[in-house]
Order: sequence, then structure tokens, then C-alpha cells
Amino acid sequence: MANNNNICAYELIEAEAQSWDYILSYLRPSCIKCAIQLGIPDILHKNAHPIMSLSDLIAALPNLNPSKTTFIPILMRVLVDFGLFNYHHQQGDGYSLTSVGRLLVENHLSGSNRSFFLFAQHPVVLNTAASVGDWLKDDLRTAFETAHGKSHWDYCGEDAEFNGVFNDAMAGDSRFISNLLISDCCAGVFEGLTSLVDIGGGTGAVAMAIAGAFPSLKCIVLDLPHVIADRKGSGNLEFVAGSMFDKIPNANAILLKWILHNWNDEDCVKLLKKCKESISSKENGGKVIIIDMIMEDNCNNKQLVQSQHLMDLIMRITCASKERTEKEWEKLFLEAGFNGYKIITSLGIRSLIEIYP
Ligand SMILES: C[S@@+](CC[C@H](N)C(=O)[O-])C[C@H]1O[C@@H](n2cnc3c(N)ncnc32)[C@H](O)[C@@H]1O
Ligand SMILES: COc1cc(-c2oc3cc(O)cc(O)c3c(=O)c2O)cc(OC)c1O
Repeated sequence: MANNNNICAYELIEAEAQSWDYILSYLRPSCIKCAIQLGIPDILHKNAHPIMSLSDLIAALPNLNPSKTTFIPILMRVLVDFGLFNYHHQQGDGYSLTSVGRLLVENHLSGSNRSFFLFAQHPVVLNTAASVGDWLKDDLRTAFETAHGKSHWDYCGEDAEFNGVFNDAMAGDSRFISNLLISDCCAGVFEGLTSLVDIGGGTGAVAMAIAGAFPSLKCIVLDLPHVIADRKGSGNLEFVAGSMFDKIPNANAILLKWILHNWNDEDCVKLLKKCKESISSKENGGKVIIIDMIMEDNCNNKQLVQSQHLMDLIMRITCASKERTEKEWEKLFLEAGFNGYKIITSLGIRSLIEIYP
């Protein structure tokens, strides 16, 4: 049966069901934030038995008002739908963590992106996303400026609470990736190096892991003063406060993790040229190690491709920058005077690229 517009009833119902999913999907991150705030992933993780009954879970929630206990199975049902927890009906209404749910456990050994969930739900971030419509009508560079009147980096410098939430999100991601960086999958990237500067290295999570795994490699973290704050180095780890556009310490190699996607092509070329001046020659192991996204490098993984498209949108609205395809990366490297590059490995949504002087 077809209606006036030649759309059959079945198609219409399907389309409407999909639109309900879009309408309601804003609740997903709020429910996940709620689970994190209640400590549910941590409680399930610490439970002696892999499956925890609903009554034991409710009894273990420290901040739950007794009048709200009936809400917990409702919340758990949607979190099971999102794939964070398994529901075990046979074992009398029990729950366990899925591998995605495990990524929400605080200080989990394999790393965690719980702080990224909390960052993405921060009012400053939500207001940026809500301002995109207004930004399209004004002449400001980013929706972040439309919402908050200044750039993301200036805002971080003036709001200590938001600065902390952003740095924690980045540090969580860095701890997750550090385990891979010092494992066999990246063997050879840091071996033989004598010194490394992690530019925009945040609070130092990656540099700390590398310095620990390679005791003879001197690691320097360069970041803005409000990020470095009172961080103290020790042993082969040092913190330097300053702008990467002013002065970069000389070193064998430079690491740029999630840096270049924050900047437009002109600023990236400027920064890469400064990096080239600061590193050793190729014969002496000089290189720049980039951890960033390569758009459309995972075409067969639809979910990753969609996340990359969203991250590209985020970069445009927060930093007036973008995510890049391999061709766009190559163009930047050549313009900055580098002689070659190699994509070493793909680390999920991001890749590790080496570029050589
Ligand atoms: C997206 S974060 C990445 C942090 C870290 N590399 C990581 O992956 O966890 C970008 C970092 O660049 C730093 N940054 C921004 N502008 C900078 C500048 N002019 N000089 C040095 N660092 C800067 C920010 O403070 C922030 O720590
Ligand atoms: C991974 O590197 C960065 C991520 C982000 C970032 O920023 C936003 C901003 C926003 O308005 C909504 C969001 O959901 C997000 C994110 O999910 C997200 O990951 C920002 C960065 O620099 C400013 C990053 O380098």
C-alpha cells in the first residue's frame, strides 16, 4: 500500500521508529553520567562475583536515597540496552560489566574513558553544541566563542574547574593509549631515542608511561602554564610551561598527540616547521611522532567512521580546525619540509604516524 507520496506504510513506520531513536538518544550520555556518578561500574567491577544481583547492587549504592530504589532497575535496563552491562535473567536478575562498561571503571588497569563521558556532559561542552545554530548566523570563528565569548584554550586558562575536567578527559584517554604505546604493537617507535618532547602533553600521562618504560629516554612535557601548573618532574621526566608557538626544547624526537587536529593548516605548518628545527637529523633518529585521526582509514567499521565524522564536526565548532585524510596529512608534511612519513599502526579511532626530516 502506498500513500500520496509513494512511501509505503511500512517505510513510514520504520522512518518514524528511527526518528524516535534520534529524539530520545540525547538521554544516553546523561544516563551513563548518572551510572558513573552513582559508582555503578566501580561497584560491579569490585564485586567478588562477576554477576551482581539487583538487591546487592542497590544495597551497595552509597548515595542513593531509599525513596529512589525503584528507579535503579529502570536505569539498569536502559544501560543494558546501550551495551554497558549484561543482564542475567536466569541467575535471578543479575548484572555484569560488558567490555564497554569496563571502560567506565575508575583507574581501570587497561585504561578508562569515564572522564571523557563526564567532559562531554559538562555544561560548557553542552552549551557549545547547543550554540551551533546561532554560530551559523554570526561571524565568529567557532561555536565555542558564540557560546562562551572566548576560545577553548583561553576559557581553560580562566576557568580552573573546566580546565581540570578537560585535562582529566585527555589524561584518561592518554592512560588508555599509553598501555598500547609501550606494548609490542608500537615496539620500535621509542626504542633508541635519547630525548623526547611531548608537545601539548597535558598533565603528562603519556610521557609518564614512556619515561617509566624507557628509563634512559629523557621525556619533557611542554604545555601551557595553567595545564602544567605545579606539576613536578622526577628522574627522566620534566615539565616545561610555555607556548609551542614560541619555543620548543631541542630533542631527538617530538610527540604530538591530539594536537594537530586542534589547528588549521596554516598553524599546523608553522608548528611542524618549528618541530623540524628542534629535532635531530634523520640519521640520528630525528622524527616527529603524531597520534591523530586519519579520516576514512577504517571504512569497513561503520561505527568508527561515524565517530570520525562527529569528531571532525567537533573540531570545526570548537577550534575552527578539522580532522584530516591521509592526502591532507601528506600535504601538511610536505609543506612543512618533511621528507617522508610512515603510518605505523592504527589505534582504534586514531593512528600513529612518524614523519622524518
Ligand atoms: C587536545 S589536548 C591533548 C593533550 C595530550 N596531548 C593528550 O593527548 O592527552 C591539546 C593540548 O594542547 C595544549 N595546548 C594548546 N595550545 C598550546 C600552546 N600554544 N602551547 C602548548 N600547548 C598548547 C592544551 O593545553 C592541551 O593540553
Ligand atoms: C580528542 O581530542 C579532542 C576532543 C575534544 C572534544 O570536544 C568536544 C566539544 C563539544 O562541544 C562536545 C563534545 O562532545 C566534545 C567531545 O566529545 C570531544 O572529544 C576537544 C578537543 O580539543 C578542544 C580535542 O583535542
